[in-house]
Amino acid sequence: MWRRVASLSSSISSSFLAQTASRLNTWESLTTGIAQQAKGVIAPKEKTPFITFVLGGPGSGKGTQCIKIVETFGFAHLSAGDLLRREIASKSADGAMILNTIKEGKIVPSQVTVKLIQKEMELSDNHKFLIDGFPRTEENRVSFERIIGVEPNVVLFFDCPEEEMVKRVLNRNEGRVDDNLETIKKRLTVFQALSLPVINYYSERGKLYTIKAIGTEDEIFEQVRPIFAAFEQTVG
Ligand SMILES: Nc1ncnc2c1ncn2[C@@H]1O[C@H](COP(=O)(O)OP(=O)(O)OP(=O)(O)O)[C@@H](O)[C@H]1O
Ligand SMILES: Nc1ccn([C@H]2C[C@H](O)[C@@H](COP(=O)(O)O)O2)c(=O)n1
Ligand SMILES: [Mg+2]
Repeated sequence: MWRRVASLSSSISSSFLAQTASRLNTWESLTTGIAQQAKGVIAPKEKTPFITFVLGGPGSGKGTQCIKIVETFGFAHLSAGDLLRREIASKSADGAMILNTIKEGKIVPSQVTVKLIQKEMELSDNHKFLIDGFPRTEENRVSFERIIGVEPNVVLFFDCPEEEMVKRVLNRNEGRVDDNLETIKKRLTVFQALSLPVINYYSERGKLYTIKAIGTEDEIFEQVRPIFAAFEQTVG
Protein backbone atom coordinates (compact mmCIF):
# COMPACT_ATOMS: atom_id res chain seq x y z
CA MET A 1 0.00 0.00 0.00
CA TRP A 2 1.29 3.47 -0.87
CA ARG A 3 0.91 5.67 2.15
CA ARG A 4 2.66 8.82 3.11
CA VAL A 5 2.74 10.50 6.47
CA ALA A 6 2.21 14.21 6.30
CA SER A 7 3.04 16.34 9.28
CA LEU A 8 1.00 19.46 8.76
CA SER A 9 1.33 22.48 10.97
CA SER A 10 -1.58 24.85 11.49
CA SER A 11 0.31 27.60 9.68
CA ILE A 12 0.23 25.75 6.35
CA SER A 13 -1.80 27.61 3.75
CA SER A 14 -5.08 26.26 2.44
CA SER A 15 -3.70 26.07 -1.09
CA PHE A 16 -0.84 23.91 0.15
CA LEU A 17 -3.35 21.73 1.97
CA ALA A 18 -5.47 21.47 -1.17
CA GLN A 19 -2.40 20.48 -3.19
CA THR A 20 -1.40 17.92 -0.57
CA ALA A 21 -4.88 16.46 -0.47
CA SER A 22 -4.92 16.26 -4.24
CA ARG A 23 -1.55 14.50 -4.25
CA LEU A 24 -2.66 12.05 -1.60
CA ASN A 25 -5.82 11.37 -3.59
CA THR A 26 -3.74 10.62 -6.67
CA TRP A 27 -1.46 8.43 -4.62
CA GLU A 28 -4.40 6.58 -3.17
CA SER A 29 -6.25 6.12 -6.43
CA LEU A 30 -3.11 4.90 -8.16
CA THR A 31 -2.40 2.36 -5.52
CA THR A 32 -4.88 0.99 -3.07
CA GLY A 33 -8.18 2.20 -4.41
CA ILE A 34 -9.30 2.23 -0.79
CA ALA A 35 -12.38 4.34 -1.30
CA GLN A 36 -13.57 2.25 -4.21
CA GLN A 37 -12.72 -0.95 -2.39
CA ALA A 38 -14.86 0.08 0.57
CA LYS A 39 -17.77 0.63 -1.78
CA GLY A 40 -16.95 -2.59 -3.66
CA VAL A 41 -16.77 -0.64 -6.95
CA ILE A 42 -13.41 -1.68 -8.38
CA ALA A 43 -10.66 -4.06 -7.40
CA PRO A 44 -7.80 -2.48 -5.44
CA LYS A 45 -4.34 -2.07 -6.94
CA GLU A 46 -2.37 -4.01 -4.39
CA LYS A 47 1.07 -3.84 -5.92
CA THR A 48 3.52 -1.02 -5.38
CA PRO A 49 3.88 0.99 -8.59
CA PHE A 50 7.19 0.68 -10.41
CA ILE A 51 8.02 3.68 -12.53
CA THR A 52 10.62 3.87 -15.30
CA PHE A 53 11.39 7.12 -17.10
CA VAL A 54 12.70 6.57 -20.64
CA LEU A 55 14.93 9.38 -21.82
CA GLY A 56 17.11 10.14 -24.84
CA GLY A 57 17.32 12.54 -27.74
CA PRO A 58 14.85 12.63 -30.63
CA GLY A 59 15.17 9.45 -32.66
CA SER A 60 17.39 7.71 -30.11
CA GLY A 61 15.02 4.71 -30.16
CA LYS A 62 12.98 5.19 -26.97
CA GLY A 63 9.65 4.17 -28.48
CA THR A 64 11.17 1.22 -30.35
CA GLN A 65 12.76 -0.20 -27.20
CA CYS A 66 9.63 0.48 -25.11
CA ILE A 67 7.69 -1.87 -27.38
CA LYS A 68 10.23 -4.61 -26.63
CA ILE A 69 10.13 -3.93 -22.88
CA VAL A 70 6.33 -4.15 -22.94
CA GLU A 71 6.47 -7.46 -24.83
CA THR A 72 9.10 -8.97 -22.57
CA PHE A 73 8.36 -7.54 -19.16
CA GLY A 74 4.68 -6.56 -19.32
CA PHE A 75 4.93 -2.84 -18.60
CA ALA A 76 2.31 -0.26 -19.53
CA HIS A 77 3.81 2.15 -22.09
CA LEU A 78 2.91 5.81 -21.64
CA SER A 79 4.54 7.98 -24.32
CA ALA A 80 4.28 11.67 -23.43
CA GLY A 81 4.60 12.58 -27.13
CA ASP A 82 1.80 10.17 -28.10
CA LEU A 83 -0.47 11.56 -25.38
CA LEU A 84 0.17 15.10 -26.63
CA ARG A 85 -0.45 14.08 -30.26
CA ARG A 86 -3.71 12.47 -29.13
CA GLU A 87 -4.74 15.81 -27.61
CA ILE A 88 -4.03 17.52 -30.93
CA ALA A 89 -6.05 14.91 -32.83
CA SER A 90 -8.98 15.20 -30.42
CA LYS A 91 -9.05 18.98 -30.97
CA SER A 92 -9.08 19.58 -27.23
CA ALA A 93 -8.75 23.09 -25.77
CA ASP A 94 -4.97 22.70 -25.57
CA GLY A 95 -4.65 21.07 -29.00
CA ALA A 96 -3.62 24.14 -31.01
CA MET A 97 -1.09 25.26 -28.40
CA ILE A 98 0.41 21.74 -28.27
CA LEU A 99 0.65 21.54 -32.07
CA ASN A 100 2.49 24.87 -32.30
CA THR A 101 4.84 23.91 -29.50
CA ILE A 102 5.72 20.58 -31.12
CA LYS A 103 6.22 22.19 -34.55
CA GLU A 104 8.64 24.63 -32.91
CA GLY A 105 10.55 21.79 -31.26
CA LYS A 106 9.76 23.26 -27.85
CA ILE A 107 8.35 21.70 -24.66
CA VAL A 108 4.68 21.83 -23.72
CA PRO A 109 3.94 23.31 -20.25
CA SER A 110 4.45 20.61 -17.64
CA GLN A 111 1.04 20.85 -16.07
CA VAL A 112 -0.60 19.83 -19.35
CA THR A 113 1.67 16.83 -19.89
CA VAL A 114 1.64 15.63 -16.29
CA LYS A 115 -2.16 15.73 -16.18
CA LEU A 116 -2.30 13.51 -19.28
CA ILE A 117 0.19 11.06 -17.74
CA GLN A 118 -1.69 11.11 -14.44
CA LYS A 119 -4.96 10.23 -16.17
CA GLU A 120 -3.37 7.29 -18.01
CA MET A 121 -1.79 5.98 -14.82
CA GLU A 122 -5.09 6.16 -12.98
CA LEU A 123 -6.89 4.33 -15.78
CA SER A 124 -4.29 1.57 -16.03
CA ASP A 125 -4.67 -1.83 -14.38
CA ASN A 126 -0.91 -2.24 -14.55
CA HIS A 127 1.46 -1.23 -11.75
CA LYS A 128 4.58 -1.15 -13.96
CA PHE A 129 4.88 2.03 -16.02
CA LEU A 130 7.28 3.03 -18.77
CA ILE A 131 6.99 6.78 -19.11
CA ASP A 132 8.59 7.52 -22.48
CA GLY A 133 9.95 10.98 -23.37
CA PHE A 134 9.38 12.37 -19.91
CA PRO A 135 10.67 14.32 -18.00
CA ARG A 136 12.28 16.42 -20.71
CA THR A 137 12.99 19.41 -18.47
CA GLU A 138 13.60 20.17 -14.81
CA GLU A 139 10.16 21.76 -14.80
CA ASN A 140 8.68 18.44 -16.07
CA ARG A 141 10.52 16.54 -13.36
CA VAL A 142 9.47 18.79 -10.48
CA SER A 143 5.90 19.00 -11.74
CA PHE A 144 5.61 15.19 -11.86
CA GLU A 145 6.93 14.89 -8.31
CA ARG A 146 4.55 17.60 -7.11
CA ILE A 147 1.41 16.35 -8.86
CA ILE A 148 1.94 12.58 -8.78
CA GLY A 149 4.01 12.62 -5.59
CA VAL A 150 6.41 9.86 -6.56
CA GLU A 151 9.91 9.43 -7.96
CA PRO A 152 11.00 6.93 -10.61
CA ASN A 153 12.56 3.62 -9.64
CA VAL A 154 14.64 3.44 -12.83
CA VAL A 155 15.69 6.00 -15.45
CA LEU A 156 16.86 4.71 -18.83
CA PHE A 157 18.94 6.95 -21.06
CA PHE A 158 19.35 6.01 -24.72
CA ASP A 159 22.63 7.63 -25.61
CA CYS A 160 22.88 8.07 -29.38
CA PRO A 161 25.13 10.24 -31.59
CA GLU A 162 23.34 13.26 -33.08
CA GLU A 163 24.14 12.26 -36.65
CA GLU A 164 22.42 8.89 -36.15
CA MET A 165 19.39 10.50 -34.46
CA VAL A 166 18.93 12.92 -37.35
CA LYS A 167 19.20 10.10 -39.88
CA ARG A 168 16.61 7.99 -38.04
CA VAL A 169 14.13 10.85 -37.59
CA LEU A 170 14.35 11.87 -41.24
CA ASN A 171 13.72 8.24 -42.27
CA ARG A 172 10.89 7.65 -39.80
CA ASN A 173 8.12 8.32 -42.27
CA GLU A 174 5.22 8.39 -39.80
CA GLY A 175 3.92 11.78 -40.91
CA ARG A 176 5.00 13.58 -37.74
CA VAL A 177 4.99 17.39 -37.99
CA ASP A 178 8.34 17.54 -36.21
CA ASP A 179 10.19 15.05 -38.42
CA ASN A 180 11.92 17.63 -40.59
CA LEU A 181 15.45 19.04 -40.51
CA GLU A 182 14.46 22.49 -39.22
CA THR A 183 12.52 21.12 -36.23
CA ILE A 184 14.99 18.35 -35.43
CA LYS A 185 17.77 20.92 -35.09
CA LYS A 186 15.67 22.83 -32.56
CA ARG A 187 14.79 19.64 -30.71
CA LEU A 188 18.45 18.72 -30.43
CA THR A 189 19.24 22.15 -28.97
CA VAL A 190 16.41 21.76 -26.45
CA PHE A 191 17.64 18.27 -25.59
CA GLN A 192 21.16 19.55 -24.86
CA ALA A 193 20.01 22.57 -22.88
CA LEU A 194 16.99 21.25 -20.97
CA SER A 195 16.99 17.44 -20.98
CA LEU A 196 20.64 16.67 -20.24
CA PRO A 197 20.42 18.38 -16.82
CA VAL A 198 17.55 16.03 -15.91
CA ILE A 199 19.66 13.05 -17.00
CA ASN A 200 22.55 14.31 -14.86
CA TYR A 201 20.18 14.77 -11.93
CA TYR A 202 19.22 11.09 -11.99
CA SER A 203 22.81 10.02 -12.58
CA GLU A 204 23.82 11.79 -9.37
CA ARG A 205 21.06 9.93 -7.53
CA GLY A 206 22.21 6.53 -8.79
CA LYS A 207 19.02 5.86 -10.77
CA LEU A 208 20.39 6.23 -14.29
CA TYR A 209 21.04 3.32 -16.66
CA THR A 210 22.79 4.44 -19.82
CA ILE A 211 22.29 2.40 -22.96
CA LYS A 212 24.59 2.79 -25.97
CA ALA A 213 21.83 3.26 -28.53
CA ILE A 214 23.81 2.22 -31.58
CA GLY A 215 23.50 -1.09 -33.38
CA THR A 216 20.47 -3.14 -34.31
CA GLU A 217 17.27 -2.89 -32.29
CA ASP A 218 17.90 -6.39 -30.91
CA GLU A 219 21.48 -5.60 -29.94
CA ILE A 220 20.30 -2.55 -28.05
CA PHE A 221 17.58 -4.52 -26.31
CA GLU A 222 20.23 -6.95 -25.02
CA GLN A 223 21.60 -4.02 -22.98
CA VAL A 224 18.10 -3.20 -21.71
CA ARG A 225 16.98 -6.73 -20.82
CA PRO A 226 19.28 -7.34 -17.81
CA ILE A 227 18.19 -4.08 -16.18
CA PHE A 228 14.56 -5.20 -15.98
CA ALA A 229 15.46 -8.86 -15.38
CA ALA A 230 17.27 -7.75 -12.23
CA PHE A 231 14.13 -6.04 -10.94
CA GLU A 232 11.66 -8.74 -12.02
CA GLN A 233 11.57 -10.64 -8.72
CA THR A 234 10.84 -7.55 -6.66
CA VAL A 235 8.51 -5.81 -9.10
CA GLY A 236 6.27 -8.74 -9.99
N1 LIG B 1 18.63 0.58 -33.52
C1 LIG B 1 18.04 1.18 -34.54
N2 LIG B 1 18.66 1.24 -35.73
C2 LIG B 1 18.10 1.88 -36.79
N3 LIG B 1 16.90 2.50 -36.73
C3 LIG B 1 16.25 2.47 -35.56
C4 LIG B 1 16.78 1.83 -34.39
N4 LIG B 1 15.92 1.98 -33.39
C5 LIG B 1 14.90 2.70 -33.88
N5 LIG B 1 15.08 2.98 -35.16
C6 LIG B 1 14.19 3.75 -36.05
O1 LIG B 1 14.48 5.12 -35.80
C7 LIG B 1 13.30 5.90 -35.79
C8 LIG B 1 13.18 6.60 -34.45
O2 LIG B 1 12.97 5.62 -33.44
P1 LIG B 1 11.96 5.88 -32.26
O3 LIG B 1 10.70 6.42 -32.80
O4 LIG B 1 11.90 4.66 -31.43
O5 LIG B 1 12.76 7.03 -31.49
P2 LIG B 1 12.32 7.94 -30.26
O6 LIG B 1 13.47 8.02 -29.35
O7 LIG B 1 11.05 7.45 -29.70
O8 LIG B 1 12.14 9.34 -30.97
P3 LIG B 1 11.21 10.57 -30.58
O9 LIG B 1 11.76 11.19 -29.36
O10 LIG B 1 11.32 11.48 -31.76
O11 LIG B 1 9.82 10.03 -30.38
C9 LIG B 1 12.16 4.95 -36.09
O12 LIG B 1 11.86 5.00 -37.47
C10 LIG B 1 12.73 3.57 -35.72
O13 LIG B 1 12.16 2.53 -36.48
N1 LIG C 1 7.64 15.64 -21.90
C1 LIG C 1 7.34 16.04 -23.18
C2 LIG C 1 7.34 15.12 -24.21
C3 LIG C 1 7.07 15.55 -25.48
N2 LIG C 1 6.79 16.85 -25.70
C4 LIG C 1 6.52 17.36 -27.05
C5 LIG C 1 7.76 18.00 -27.62
C6 LIG C 1 8.39 16.88 -28.37
O1 LIG C 1 9.27 17.36 -29.36
C7 LIG C 1 7.15 16.22 -28.95
C8 LIG C 1 7.31 14.82 -29.41
O2 LIG C 1 7.66 13.96 -28.32
P1 LIG C 1 8.26 12.51 -28.62
O3 LIG C 1 7.23 11.73 -29.33
O4 LIG C 1 9.46 12.75 -29.45
O5 LIG C 1 8.62 11.90 -27.31
O6 LIG C 1 6.18 16.31 -27.92
C9 LIG C 1 6.77 17.74 -24.66
O7 LIG C 1 6.52 18.94 -24.85
N3 LIG C 1 7.04 17.31 -23.41
MG1 LIG D 1 9.16 8.34 -29.45
